[in-house]
Amino acid sequence: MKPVELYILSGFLGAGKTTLLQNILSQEKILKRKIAVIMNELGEISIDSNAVPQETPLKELLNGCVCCTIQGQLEVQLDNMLKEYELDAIYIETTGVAHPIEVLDACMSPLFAEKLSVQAIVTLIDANRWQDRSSLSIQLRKLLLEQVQHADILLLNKVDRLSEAEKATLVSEIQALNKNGKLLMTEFANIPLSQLQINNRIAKKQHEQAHVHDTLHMRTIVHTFSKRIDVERFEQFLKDMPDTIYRIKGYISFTHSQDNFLFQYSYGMPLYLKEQMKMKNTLVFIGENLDHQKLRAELESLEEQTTN
Ligand SMILES: Nc1nc2c(ncn2[C@@H]2O[C@H](COP(=O)(O)OP(=O)(O)OP(=O)(O)O)[C@@H](O)[C@H]2O)c(=O)[nH]1
Repeated sequence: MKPVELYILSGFLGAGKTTLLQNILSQEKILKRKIAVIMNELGEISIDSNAVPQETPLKELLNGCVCCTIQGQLEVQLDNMLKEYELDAIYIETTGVAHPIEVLDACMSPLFAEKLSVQAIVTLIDANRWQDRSSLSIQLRKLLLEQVQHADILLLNKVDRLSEAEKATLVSEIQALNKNGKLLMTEFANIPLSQLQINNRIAKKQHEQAHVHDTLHMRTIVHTFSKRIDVERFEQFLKDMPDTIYRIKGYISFTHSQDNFLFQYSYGMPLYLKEQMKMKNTLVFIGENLDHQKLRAELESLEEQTTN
């Protein structure tokens, strides 16, 4: 079955995420695609849920940020949605203080990562907020930069309030921080849906399928081993792999043991925990500028080098 497209809508508080979501949903309705939405809000009460039409499946994750305190809830809700509905796409509206990579991480559970196809991290930038960023605390400024740096698509929003000269300055500042991202200027986050679908345009050409993920800045690769792996070779693979792989998680089993392990790797630190349940040996990799084909070939060669 075709994987469900996943879009992460990121951007600082008030940047225009809900406005963008409304624009997207009205365009998706015309295309008659089956869409679901996950909305995350920091507070106890959902303010923006009225923006989603009643017929669209909506899960609200309140009272915390999916990138940290309520990561597990996002996993559960995504899993439920994938089981409950036959969808074309899921849009996640993050809180204004979410780190896009952490949200991506929270979405990519090894239990269902193969059923999802991450299409884009879309970051909205509030033009005035960007101009005033020096008034923010260091932490918030860092967050604002991260939201820009890790986006596949950057929408410089609220440009109705800018002069032509200001627009030019902001565009060059943002492009300097994220050279690969596609930058568009918007008013009320108004863009044609086709501008968000980076992968679809390429996926149409079947022979270019292998390169689909190459257009994404932050990439995820899902690999399922068909057999047990030699632990020493796996550890050597971890040592040799590029340091742009930030995160690996999933399940793995080794030739030296009958056990199945939950494997976590985060910024250089591997962790193995015995898993009681029998799980499929699927690992999810999250990293930047990864050579998809090379990584895949290395993982396959780990299997070839294993004798049982
Ligand atoms: N002038 C102007 N206002 C805009 C534009 N885009 C959005 N707004 C307004 O900005 C306010 C915030 O927009 P939202 O879409 O709610 O922003 P958000 O990112 O979802 O906000 P949070 O959920 O609080 O993080 C609303 O009043 C919008 O109408 C724009 O391009 N120009």
